[in-house]
Amino acid sequence: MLNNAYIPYGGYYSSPFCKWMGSLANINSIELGAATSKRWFAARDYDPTLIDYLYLGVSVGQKSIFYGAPWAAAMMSAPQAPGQNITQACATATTAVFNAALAVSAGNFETTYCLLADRPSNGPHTIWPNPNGPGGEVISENWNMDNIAADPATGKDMLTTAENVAREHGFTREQADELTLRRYEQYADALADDRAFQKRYMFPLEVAVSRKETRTIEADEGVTATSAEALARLRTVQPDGIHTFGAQTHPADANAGIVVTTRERAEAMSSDPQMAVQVVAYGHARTKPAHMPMAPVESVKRALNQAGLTLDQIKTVKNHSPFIANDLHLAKALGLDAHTFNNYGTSLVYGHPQAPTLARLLIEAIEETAIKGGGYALVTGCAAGDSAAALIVKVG
Ligand SMILES: CC(=O)SCCNC(=O)CCNC(=O)[C@H](O)C(C)(C)COP(=O)(O)OP(=O)(O)OC[C@H]1O[C@@H](n2cnc3c(N)ncnc32)[C@H](O)[C@@H]1OP(=O)(O)O
Repeated sequence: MLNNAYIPYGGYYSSPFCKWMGSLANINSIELGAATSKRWFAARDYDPTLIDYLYLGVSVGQKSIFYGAPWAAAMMSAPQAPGQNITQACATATTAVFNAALAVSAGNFETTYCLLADRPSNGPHTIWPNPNGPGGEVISENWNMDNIAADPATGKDMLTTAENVAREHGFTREQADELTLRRYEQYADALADDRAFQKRYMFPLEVAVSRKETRTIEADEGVTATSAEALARLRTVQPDGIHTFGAQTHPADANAGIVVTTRERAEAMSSDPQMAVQVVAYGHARTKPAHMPMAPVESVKRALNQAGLTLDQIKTVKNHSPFIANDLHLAKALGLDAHTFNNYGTSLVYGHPQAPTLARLLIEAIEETAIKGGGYALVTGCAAGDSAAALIVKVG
């Protein structure tokens, strides 16, 4: 039961998302995440020794991940904090916040910290020993591309799961491009007035260029400028599909952090003590094989059921959109107007670093709901294995 788990208002950040193989491509994501969180704690005047427990969300192996959460805590000047790694593909952040909320509600810990830090760039190339292979031939695995290319349970790649959903529901190329363009317009709203919306939560990265020079990254990198004409010109990736490269996400590198604590501690850590953010409910579900973009619907129903809420009571909806079919399906299945959710952009536009993706969407949901004067916010997103997780928070 999630009866006493709160996120301090402002007790979170997301770094800019940087398109993969770019500015963050050569930096260990756990080290960069811990260093960024340490700077952010200092900027917020938070004492890292308050952290009782750290959840490290990371889906792509990094050097020394074996030491994961306690190592990250030590690098953040929180050497007292034990912790655990959470790896649930794109549902890593929702699952980390849920586990933190459970632990705080159960009274195990008072102040937990979810650090989501991932780097699809330069993912590991694993060699698995195979003494029975012909001539001792090894088994090898490229963590990113091999897993995007095939779910070991179904043999299907991720794009195929999206095209399966598009075909089953009769979604067209025109619908795909039209909604993709709308997502870019929504993202433009987050850039308006010198990025006023993003500046509510985005914390810059500092990246060492050399021993003597450090570069500050303030804003997302690698977002492709687009237009209706540019989208219409692109070829679909599969000949009979609806998704071009414009209608799907790109891998990105990033980190994000979210404090989950008691009501009393959240009030003390909040930048607006009137604005409570309560973690209310979580749902995790799976859909039929090779139809991943359909999974969020059942996860949403489970979260609503846990919360005792109906969809019309939700003020803000966010759906991780690796493919535009995800948003087309969520809208159709739940009777939502696809143009009115995912305001201020989504992973389709700003990229997908996996563990931090749903953290950023959750943070943006909290900020959007605060702008609307408070209410319930729902965040969902599909994940590898035809699964999805959803989280509901109450703002204000
Ligand atoms: C649970 C989950 O989340 S599942 C999701 C897992 N992730 C994925 O499946 C990722 C899917 N996407 C991909 O893997 C990547 O798109 C890749 C790796 C296949 C391709 O990446 P890249 O080669 O870097 O593609 P890139 O972003 O450059 O786009 C290809 C082309 O489309 C163009 N393009 C991309 N987006 C747009 C757009 N919105 N408007 C116009 N043109 C665009 C690019 O300009 C580029 O054109 P060019 O070849 O003339 O330079």
